[in-house]
Order: sequence, then structure tokens, then C-alpha cells
Amino acid sequence: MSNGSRSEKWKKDRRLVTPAFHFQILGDFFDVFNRNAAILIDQIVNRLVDNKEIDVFPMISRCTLDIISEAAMGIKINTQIDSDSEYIKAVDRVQEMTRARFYSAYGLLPDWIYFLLTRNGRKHRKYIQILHAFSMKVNFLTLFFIGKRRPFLDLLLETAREGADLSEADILSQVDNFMFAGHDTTSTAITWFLYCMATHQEDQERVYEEIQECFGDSDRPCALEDLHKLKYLECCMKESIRLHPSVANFRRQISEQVQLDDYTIPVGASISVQIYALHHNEEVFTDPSSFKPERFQFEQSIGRHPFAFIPFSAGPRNCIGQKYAVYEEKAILVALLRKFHFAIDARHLPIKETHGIIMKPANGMPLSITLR
Ligand code: HEM
Repeated sequence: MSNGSRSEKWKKDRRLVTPAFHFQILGDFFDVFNRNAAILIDQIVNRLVDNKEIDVFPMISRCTLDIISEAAMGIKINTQIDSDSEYIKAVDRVQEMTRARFYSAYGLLPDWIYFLLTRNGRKHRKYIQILHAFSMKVNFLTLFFIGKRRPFLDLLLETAREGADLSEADILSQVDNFMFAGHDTTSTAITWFLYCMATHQEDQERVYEEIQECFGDSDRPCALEDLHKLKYLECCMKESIRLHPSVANFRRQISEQVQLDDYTIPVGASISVQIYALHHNEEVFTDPSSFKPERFQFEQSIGRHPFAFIPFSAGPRNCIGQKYAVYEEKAILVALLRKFHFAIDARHLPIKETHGIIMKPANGMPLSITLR
């Protein structure tokens, strides 16, 4: 996620990566989504032999990490199978430490003082270096994968070869960005969705029936063409991310003075957009804490302000990965819901949320899972 002004650098980066999210390119990713969803299912089935209750969150995180690595970079890292991945741990630590810095006096220090002269900063830097090392490995490995599909990385390397003003550091930072923004957000959204299904059995049955109607008894995997038929699934996904937005807030720096009634917001002020609060505004969403997917049916959405529901932000700096994220989530959810029934033991309720960069379940997501 980015924080800051609409700088020239941002415009350049955004222009650079936009073609990688073209509709047609995204359609090609279903094979990657489905293959990794099948591995996730196998992992869950194996665990079901000894456990009736499974913390699904780390499993889903590894699945979406493997997917982003393969889809965007063309590299299979297989963290679903090798679950001790150092990279996964580093991602978690960097997020925690970024949040801790943000909410403490460390946030006031310039980067060079924080990273070089403070103990926390040095630790933080060590974890960032692990992420960089991974990105460099990805960059290096691409040399051996000529000819395979790597839309995002290919595009960057091609642009660099054509002489664009794109350094190796720029490429690495883009790889970091995508690995970071592209897996934790979606795994969190999928996990909260399963929680909503586990706590709303009638809705789960309705989604299951819709999936059955679409796929019948076949075991063919999900394709792009199936998605528009799964309308109730979509309403439930929107309602789930309304209640549990993966990104609960983000910041912007004001580049032009703004007058809001009696308040003047000066240039340079930092403002925070509270997605969570917008999504719980009872003037727009009556009974805002309840799970009511019908809010997102066409008739009930008419007249709602376009910025009342913004899980992917809005405007020119919105989430570039939105379509990719929704396709990936649907493919994984369809695979999971066809195979399993989800419930949750009342003793785990309510599941608490973290308040970091990504709003994850604080202590995992222990679900009771049975085979359909
Ligand atoms: C449920 C999944 C996701 C959610 C809820 C989400 C949400 C958001 C939000 C709210 C922003 C704006 C943040 C800000 O302005 O500071 C954002 C930006 C961004 N997202 Fe996502 N995101 C998701 C998935 C993804 C995926 C899968 C990718 C990449 C494959 C991605 C890549 C990005 C990038 C690169 C930006 C920065 C865009 C820019 O500044 O131009 N996101 N996302």
C-alpha cells in the first residue's frame, strides 16, 4: 500500500504496471488459482484425519502467497508444502514492526536514524532484507524461465531492456510491492468470508446451492465465465469485506488546501481515510454490524453513494489489483465450498481483529470443517 502524494514517481509506476492487470491476462491466471486451491484442499483433507477443527488462516495465507508468486513472477515457491518459509515469517514481522513504528515515537524519526541507530530499526531492517533477498532471487530465477508466462515481471524487465528509466532498485521495489500487497489482503478477505459462512449457515447453504447449480456433479474447475453466474456468492463477499475490510484505513497527504465547512485543511496535512468507519455508517447500512448480503443485491444498492463502500479505495489511486483479487478469491472459495462445510464453535466467538496495516483475525480462525 502506498502512502503519500500523487507524485511523478507514482504516475510512472502506475503506468508501468497497469497493462499487467488487463482483463485478458487475468483470465489466464485461473489455472494457477485452481491448481493452488487444489493443494490447499489436499492440505486440509490431510489435517482432517486428526483434527476436526483447523486454523485456516495460515493455510490460506500460504496458498495466496504461492499464487501471487507464480501468477505475477512465474516462480513456484511451494510454501503450502514447505510451511516453514522464512519469507512468510518476515512478511508478518515487517507488518508488525511497521505498525509499531507508526504508532510510536519511532514514527517521528527519519528513516536513516530509525533503521541505523535504533535497535528496533535494525531488527526491522533485517526482516526487510529477507524480503529483498527473496525479490532478488525471483529476479535472478527469471533468467532461467525464458518463455514461461510471467506477465508482471516480464513487463518490467522488457521495459527496462527498452531503456526506460527503470533501475534494478525500481524493479525490486515493484516485486516487493506486489508480493506484499498481493497476498495478505486476499488471504484475509477469504478467511473472513469463511468466518461469515461459518456463522451464517443459511447463507452458506444458499451459496452452496448456487455453486451446485453452476457446476452440477462435475468436478471441472472454476473458469472466468462461471463468475457472473455466482451472484449470491458475490453479495456475500461484498458483505463480508464491508464488515471486515482487509485494509481498514489508509493515509493521504493533502496537496491542495481543502475547505470542509468551517475547517481548513492545509497543504501537507496528513489525513486518514477510515474504510472501517465508512462501512459501519448506520445512515447508509442499517443495523451495520449484522451480516446481510441482500444489501448488495441490485435493488437495494440503487442510490447508495459510490464512496460508501470502498474496500479497494477509490479514485485514480485505487487498488490496481482489485479484479485479480476478486477472481482469485472466487476461484478459491468455489473450490473450498464445493468440497467442505464450515462451522465454528461458539466458544471461539467473537473472533477479534488486529488493527495493523491489514485487519487480520488476531488469533487465527479455528473452523470446524467437514467433507460435503
Ligand atoms: C482483498 C484484496 C485487496 C484489498 C482489500 C486491497 C485494498 C487496497 C486499498 C484500500 C488500496 C489503497 C491503499 C492506499 O492508497 O494507501 C490498495 C492499493 C494497492 N493495491 Fe490492493 N487490495 C487488495 C488486493 C491487491 C492485490 C491482489 C494486488 C496485486 C496483485 C494489490 C496491489 C495494490 C497496489 C499495487 C496498490 C497501490 C496502487 C497505487 O498506489 O497506485 N492489491 N489496495
